[in-house]
Parts: sequence; structure tokens; C-alpha cells
Amino acid sequence: MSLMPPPTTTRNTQKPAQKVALQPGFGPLDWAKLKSSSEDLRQVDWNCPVPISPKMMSLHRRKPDSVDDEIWCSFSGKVYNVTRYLPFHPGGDKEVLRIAGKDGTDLFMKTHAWVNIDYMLDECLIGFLVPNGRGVQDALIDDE
Ligand code: HEM
Repeated sequence: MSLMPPPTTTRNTQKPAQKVALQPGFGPLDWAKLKSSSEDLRQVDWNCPVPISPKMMSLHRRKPDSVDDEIWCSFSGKVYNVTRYLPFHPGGDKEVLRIAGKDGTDLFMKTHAWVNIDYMLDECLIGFLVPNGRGVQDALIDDE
């Protein structure tokens, strides 16, 4: 009889972690510190959450036709400006950029449902998702 453990315990069936190496100064504690500093991480003209439509959000995705260099996205009906969070994301900025200008709830829940996004991004909250036409700046957006 062999003393080797059964093969099921020796085979690694789990997907490897995809954490990336973050730059010095961009760890979880650094993000917590930045959040509790007086720095404005929302980077918008308003100081309380406003109604934001999918169309408005889609303009903020760092593409050639975007209105600026900022990344907005939504999770569970809340819209965040995640621009400042990108270098702090343990899974790398590219993963977050996949949902730039879009709703990221499904992808987020598939990847790490255990992460408390309300807490992680509280200082980046800029609005609540509403249907197109009902957003605070929708009247200013061209319909082509
Ligand atoms: C902007 C919102 C997001 C926040 C606040 C966030 C937060 C986090 C946190 C805290 C971790 C570390 C989790 C842990 O160690 O257990 C993590 C890891 C990760 N995130 Fe995100 N995330 C966000 C969006 C996304 C999106 C949209 C994706 C796309 C798929 C993604 C993919 C990943 C991956 C692949 C990892 C590494 C998972 C691992 O350790 O195996 N994240 N994220």
C-alpha cells in the first residue's frame, strides 16, 4: 500500500490568483489613507450624488471620443469615479478598465463578491444610475 496522499489532494484544481504587483505606495493601506485624507477623489462639480444615465457614464471611459480622461462605472446602481483607484486595484488597472463607462456589477460579483465595494469606493461615489434622459447632464449630451 502506498503512503502517498490520494491524487485529489495533490492536484491544484483552483484557478491561480491573478493579483498584480502594485507600485510602492499603492497598497490597500495607502488607499485607506488617501480615502481618509482631505483629497477630493470624486473630481466632479457637484458635492452630493446626482442622477447619472448610462449614456452620460459611457462618455467617461478613456477612449478617443470621451469627454475627459476619467473613468466612471457603476455597481449595483451607484456610479463611481474610479480614476484615482485604478493604480490601487489588486487585480490591476486593466481589469477595472474592462468596465470603464459601463455597469460592472456582474463582472465584479463573478470576480470577488466578498469585496465590500460600498466601503472601498465610498469616497468615489458621484451618483445614482437612472435611465437615459433622466440624468442630470442628459440635456447637454448630443443625440446623434
Ligand atoms: C472598481 C471596482 C473594484 C474594486 C473596488 C475592486 C477591489 C478588489 C480587491 C479589494 C481585490 C483584492 C481581493 C482579495 O484579496 O481578496 C481585488 C482583486 C481582484 N479584482 Fe477587483 N475590484 C474592482 C473591480 C474589478 C473588476 C471590474 C474586475 C474585472 C474582472 C476585477 C478583477 C479583479 C481580479 C482578477 C483580482 C485578483 C483576484 C485574486 O486575488 O485572485 N476587479 N479587487
